[in-house]
Amino acid sequence: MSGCPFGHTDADAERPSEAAAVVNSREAADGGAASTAESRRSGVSLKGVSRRGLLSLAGVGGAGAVAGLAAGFLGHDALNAAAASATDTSTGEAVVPFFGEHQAGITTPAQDRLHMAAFDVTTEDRKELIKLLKDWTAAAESMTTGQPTGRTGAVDGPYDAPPEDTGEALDLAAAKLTLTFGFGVGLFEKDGKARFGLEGRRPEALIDLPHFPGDDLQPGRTGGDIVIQACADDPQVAVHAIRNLARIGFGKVRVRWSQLGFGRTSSTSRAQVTPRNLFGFKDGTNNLKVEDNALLDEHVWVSSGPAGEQWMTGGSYLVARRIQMHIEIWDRTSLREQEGLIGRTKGVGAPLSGGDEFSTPDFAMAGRNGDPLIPMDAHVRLAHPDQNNGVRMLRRGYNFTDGSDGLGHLDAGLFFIAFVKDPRTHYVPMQLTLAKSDTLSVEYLKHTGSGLFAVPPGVQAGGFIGEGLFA
Ligand SMILES: C=CC1=C(C)c2cc3[nH]c(cc4nc(cc5[nH]c(cc1n2)c(C)c5CCC(=O)O)C(CCC(=O)O)=C4C)c(C)c3C=C
Ligand SMILES: [Fe+2]
Repeated sequence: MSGCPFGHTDADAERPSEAAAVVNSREAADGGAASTAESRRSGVSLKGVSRRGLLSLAGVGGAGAVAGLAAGFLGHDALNAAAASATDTSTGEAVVPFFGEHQAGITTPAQDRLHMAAFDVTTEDRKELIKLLKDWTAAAESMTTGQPTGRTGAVDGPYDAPPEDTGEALDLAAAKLTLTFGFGVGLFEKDGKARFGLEGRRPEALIDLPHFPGDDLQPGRTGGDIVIQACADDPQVAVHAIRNLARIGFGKVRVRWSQLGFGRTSSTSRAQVTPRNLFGFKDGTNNLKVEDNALLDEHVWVSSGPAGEQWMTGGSYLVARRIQMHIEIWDRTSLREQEGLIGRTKGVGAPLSGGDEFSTPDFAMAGRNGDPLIPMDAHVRLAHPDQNNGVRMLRRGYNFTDGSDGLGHLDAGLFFIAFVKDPRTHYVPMQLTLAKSDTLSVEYLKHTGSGLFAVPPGVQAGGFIGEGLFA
């Protein structure tokens, strides 16, 4: 446990006034998210009416409607009414476009839920890998628009064959699903040998991450040749997406690890309210946001690189760290010490130097006893750009709880995700500093999983994920 080295002599006088601080209203933030999608997964396909659609029609128009449909009497209006009725319009209809200059799921306002999976590629056949990436592209485009995978989906295929979609998202809206793909070192080489004809194509920034002090990485939660990040406002939509991509990859890839997350721990847009992590602190206040175009170019998007790396232009690097938080110890730590460890107030999220949540921290400001109000080992001081050569990162993590650690504690924490232009400059030095000097990291955190992935640029209609790599 930390010995409370901060020496605040009169906490009440020196703490910023929580009452005076500006707190965003949740309604204001949510009100801007207009629903753009039409009814999805209606059960009424273009080719006809599915089994579930028929049941829905019975609900709308009664048995007569079903009989009428069966006799071919129902027009478009009736079909649309049935479709609207069959769709749950209560939540999460919005569709985030899959195609674009950059992959979705990076600057997309962080959704509520995560399912991330890393795969080992088991085939050694380049053509098979390309075919898989094409199949994944088609399925991703379908699912992100709220449609099932495959031509026949979950219930319209041959009765004696397994359905092309697993079906658990049939009645659910698109829920802002995004699918973001990245490539790990293992896709490029294995046991010192290049794979899939990708000699010379591994970007220099796709390093093997070094061991950091305090790392306790589990092999089953670390690495992977391909990662897929599914984010959505509905957990079942995110899980359905990963499950179907894994199903499509059967025989070519196998899941190495997967992680569920809830309660986003970052805001990535100024329209979003700042959420809280499992330590109860607002997380994401000083994050890079979608509105920060120039900063995103400087810190997140890969710009034109050396020959052989052009395929990464417009892409980014995804750092994933599964960080177990010792919440039982934290819960026995005083509020004063908690705030000192972070460097911000717990209620409002204001810097301990004063102001409101978005005030600039004054790291030089001292309290009555002459000590800095934001302690020298506070997390926000050590992670601030001023202490890190000016670098920023786009954080996009999620809370997790995965049952018990077997020793009577919750296995809970923060699944840290960050997108950076170059992990050598924008992640490794900061992680080293935190692992050595950040009392929060040293005493309350343990890194149990890790991954670094090259995230290619966005896909254009007719293209496929990472096609530049195979050109
Ligand atoms: C290597 C990078 C980082 C790791 C790992 C990390 C873990 C981690 N952070 C918190 C809680 C907070 N972090 C906050 C700010 C913050 N953290 C990082 C980087 C890492 N955090 C950065 C770059 C920043 C922003 C610093 C700045 O510019 O001011 C905050 C304050 C609110 C905010 O700005 O987001 C909190 C709270 C936990 C609990 C954690 C691991 C479990
Ligand atoms: Fe942090």
